[in-house]
Amino acid sequence: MVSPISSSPVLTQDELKKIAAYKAVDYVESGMVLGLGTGSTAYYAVNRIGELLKQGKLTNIIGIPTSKKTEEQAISLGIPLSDLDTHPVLDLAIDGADEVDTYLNLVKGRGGSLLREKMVEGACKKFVVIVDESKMVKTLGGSGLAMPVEIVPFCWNFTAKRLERLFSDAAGCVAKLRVGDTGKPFMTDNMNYIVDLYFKGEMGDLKVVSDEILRLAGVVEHGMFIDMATTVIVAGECGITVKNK
Ligand SMILES: O=C[C@H](O)[C@H](O)[C@H](O)COP(=O)(O)O
Repeated sequence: MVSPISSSPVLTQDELKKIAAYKAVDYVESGMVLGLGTGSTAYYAVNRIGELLKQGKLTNIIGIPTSKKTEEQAISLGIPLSDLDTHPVLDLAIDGADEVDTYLNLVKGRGGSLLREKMVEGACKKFVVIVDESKMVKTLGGSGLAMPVEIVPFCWNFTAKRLERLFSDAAGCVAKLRVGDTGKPFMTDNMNYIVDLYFKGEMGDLKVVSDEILRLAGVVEHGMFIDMATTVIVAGECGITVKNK
């Protein structure tokens, strides 16, 4: 069901992200252990949680950040933090996504944080994903944009070529090493590299593709989040849509 947002004519993508994020924070209750996502959409949710804590409308929250950047943001907002060693089961995580398909499978990691996100969000009882409508796709990888894979730096080119070869019979893909602002390889929080896969066609069975990628030595994790989201909140020009698994 679509709930109307407002009568204002055109909302920016950032405004839509904020609307989805605020809606997701309605799911947060005092006393929860929360997974704090990463990216420009999750940023709004983390800010809102900090604001509600400050106002005393939320109490006893413990946050588990999914990146160093989110950790810094949470510390600046005074959100108490912990980790998966101390809190192996989380009540709820809120995070953005780069793509969401019709079955609520996701592509994540275009901002570089997929490994910690997958660890934290895989340990949550509920995982609420927040997106603006531009992220909705029919099939993952179908947007022609990157599907990130975190790999170890050792002989990265060898691993990138093996990733390309995995798809040479079916979809076909080009693997590109992600480069940071300095012109050097982008480094994840875990001191790994990212190879972005650009598919020429549909990936096929996501679980099969996932297993094949993870079987390659040198691969740490990929950005497909299959069967993980329990709720997706989509903010669009016509309103908010909440999709539940
Ligand atoms: O690595 C980044 C994360 O997976 C983000 O959650 C994802 O890229 C979506 O980011 P944004 O909300 O900025 O579009």
